[in-house]
Amino acid sequence: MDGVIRFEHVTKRWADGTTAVDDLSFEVAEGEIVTLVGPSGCGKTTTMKMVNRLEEPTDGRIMLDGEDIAHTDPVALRRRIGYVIQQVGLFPHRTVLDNTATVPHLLGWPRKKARARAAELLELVGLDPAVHGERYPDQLSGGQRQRVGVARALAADPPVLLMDEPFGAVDPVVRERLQNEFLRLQSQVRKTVLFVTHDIEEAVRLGDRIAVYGQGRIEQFDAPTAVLGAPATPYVADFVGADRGLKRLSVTPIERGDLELPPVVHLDDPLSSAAERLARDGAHWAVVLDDADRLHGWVAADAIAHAGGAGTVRDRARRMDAWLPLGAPLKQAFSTMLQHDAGWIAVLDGERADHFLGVLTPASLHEALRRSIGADATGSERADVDLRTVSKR
Ligand SMILES: Nc1ncnc2c1ncn2[C@@H]1O[C@H](COP(=O)(O)OP(=O)(O)OP(=O)(O)O)[C@@H](O)[C@H]1O
Repeated sequence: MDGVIRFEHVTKRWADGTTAVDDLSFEVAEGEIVTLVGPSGCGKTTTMKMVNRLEEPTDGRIMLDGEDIAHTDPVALRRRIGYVIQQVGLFPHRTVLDNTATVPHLLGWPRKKARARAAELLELVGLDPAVHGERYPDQLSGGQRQRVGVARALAADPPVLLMDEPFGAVDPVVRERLQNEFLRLQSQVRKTVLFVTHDIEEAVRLGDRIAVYGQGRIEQFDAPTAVLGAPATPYVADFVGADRGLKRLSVTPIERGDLELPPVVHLDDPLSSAAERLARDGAHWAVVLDDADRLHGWVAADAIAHAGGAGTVRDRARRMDAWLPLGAPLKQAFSTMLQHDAGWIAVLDGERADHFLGVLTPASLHEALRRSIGADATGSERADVDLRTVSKR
């Protein structure tokens, strides 16, 4: 349980009597990203600073790997915890490589080893040590400086990362890129991460679970799909926004059970057998694969009927080779359908990109969204619209 953080009834009151954090209890599991999200001044940063003992709780305790951190040496504690903040805090007169090697230096690593580690980390965050390593911080873009901040926090390989609005100071495009890079990085390094943001989009994108803060309290602590799909209180519903259904599209992955299985025919099949195949299923169209079982496109029942039984599927098939891997977000499926003006999108095995698994249609997409919040289990009503798959000609 390397890096498990547990808050047990933690309260923080300031000298003036105001309460920043009130009776907070939650846990961050090993290798998990928990995002703390809420409006300005609700106590997110204070929560985070208590983990590396920049602030001390007034009441309650915080456990790291089962040990009460109040009884640990703060300096030793901070070695186990990487810290990334918005004002990256790089030393302006040190090169990027030396900045990245700060903690290994402090830990007394030999210079060569510290620099080698720093170079490795710069590479990991997408900077070329040969190009950027000898530059000074003001010779980097804002996004590049944030990457150095992340690299520096990871230098001593701490099991825990605290990140306080680390991507807050860059423009939306760079921000999205940094978020993607961070997720890719996390899939490699698997840190236990507490991540503060006031941006709900960022919170749902990055968090395995999200803590939505009201004033000093957690209003809801749950997976992004649950927070968006079933907000626990009117406050949370208001905070996540009226477009939470749309936001949910980006955090719900396509699962095998979501897929529809239209008839499948091959390019070299005679049209007569394709017609039989469609008639058997009462289907209006079929997916067409080539002889190596790769996606080619589709063929419509009436196009086959027009051919009068002669020829092969190849003569009547239409190209539609856009596809998505299993596990891609529903939003991508929806957006691809729109982009191709199509009523369906093929889903292929992510591991073996040529293996056809099934299709998503607007109707199955809707079902997938309902599945993601267990809507059937909670018995919530559905608006029963019959969304027929549209085959464009
Ligand atoms: N050292 C301090 N002394 C007194 N009050 C403080 C101190 N630090 C923070 N506060 C107050 O505690 C409350 C919580 O602050 P905190 O920084 O945790 O909020 P936050 O949710 O991180 O906000 P933001 O998103 O604006 O950073 C605020 O009302 C703040 O003014």
